[in-house]
Amino acid sequence: MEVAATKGQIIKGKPVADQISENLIKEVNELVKEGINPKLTIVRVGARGDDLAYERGALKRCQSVGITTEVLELPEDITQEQYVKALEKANEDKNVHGILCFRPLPKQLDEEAAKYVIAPEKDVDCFSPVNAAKVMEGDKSGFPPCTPTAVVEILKHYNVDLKGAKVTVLGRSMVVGKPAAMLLLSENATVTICHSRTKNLSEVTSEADVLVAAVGRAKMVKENFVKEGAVVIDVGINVDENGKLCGDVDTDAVLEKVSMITPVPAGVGSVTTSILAKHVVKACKLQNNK
Ligand SMILES: NC(=O)C1=CN([C@@H]2O[C@H](COP(=O)(O)OP(=O)(O)OC[C@H]3O[C@@H](n4cnc5c(N)ncnc54)[C@H](OP(=O)(O)O)[C@@H]3O)[C@@H](O)[C@H]2O)C=CC1
Ligand SMILES: Nc1nc(=O)c2c([nH]1)NC[C@@H]1CN(c3ccc(C(=O)N[C@@H](CCC(=O)O)C(=O)O)cc3)C=[N+]21
Repeated sequence: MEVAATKGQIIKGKPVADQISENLIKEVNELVKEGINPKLTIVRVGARGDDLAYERGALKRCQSVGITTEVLELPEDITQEQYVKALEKANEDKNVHGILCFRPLPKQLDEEAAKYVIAPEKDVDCFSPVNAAKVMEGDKSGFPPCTPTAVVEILKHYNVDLKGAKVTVLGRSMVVGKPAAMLLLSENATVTICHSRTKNLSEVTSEADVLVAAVGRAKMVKENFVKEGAVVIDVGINVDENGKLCGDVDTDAVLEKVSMITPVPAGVGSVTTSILAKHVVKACKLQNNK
């Protein structure tokens, strides 16, 4: 008798994001009553597709919970000196509580130098080495990056047991891959990190109980990259040939093999923006001794 193929469950970000937003609305209301208006400044250089997607999502989310926003749109060919000046101005502005710098930066800018400029107490997405060090140390007092935090929140929300699980992170950037591995390690997962030099990539990833894909290559993760029954978190935000958003995972190709998978859009991205809003409120409270 032929057994009908069961499809994996598409696990959306919305229920996770909604829960976070619900609490934030109350917290923001309390602050506004006291005359404090939490504010986020976004620093964008040029107009990358994934940055614009984040910006749209972040502005919508902040608006929905009552956080004020401002976008500094800087030209693609901006100099290091001008970029640093823009950051310093946001650092000094008492009305700004959180600063988000989109990354990666264009080539002429020195990210390694710029990361020392952002004020750690306003650094809501872990650009500053001060916050990055706290992630390494498992110190919860700083601001871990929003997307890796979102990945862990989604896994917890859908009751994925991370303790001792084989978790593989595909990608090692400081925005997603490396800190995601650290946060997952804090959850007692057994973590493997893959990158562009990993040998026999699909063999390594197909051993994972949980696969987190953050490579920035549209639909790169195919059926042979995943283990039967694996949980897949698709972090990628890519713009395909038709101008539509798509992830790093070829969802149609893996759906019958996996147990759960996040969609793109409406997956990790929507939770990322709610963590960002949470961090802005946390920064605002700390700066007002609340
Ligand atoms: N949903 C969300 O909330 C967010 C989504 N994103 C998206 O996630 C994706 C990744 O972002 P980000 O980490 O900033 O990207 P980066 O380009 O900074 O890093 C990509 C990583 O993937 C690795 N990689 C690239 N190509 C391959 C390959 N063919 N095989 C194996 N590894 C490879 C790179 O390896 P190496 O280090 O060796 O070069 C690198 O570590 C993007 O699509 C981005 O838009 C990012 C942030 C938030
Ligand atoms: N320092 C830094 N940190 C980042 O986390 C970072 C970055 N730079 N640069 C760009 C990428 C991309 N990224 C997205 C986050 C949320 C959505 C998001 O909210 N997406 C909605 C759709 C939004 C829309 O299209 O309107 C969704 O997936 O449902 C998208 C993209 C974060 N990134």
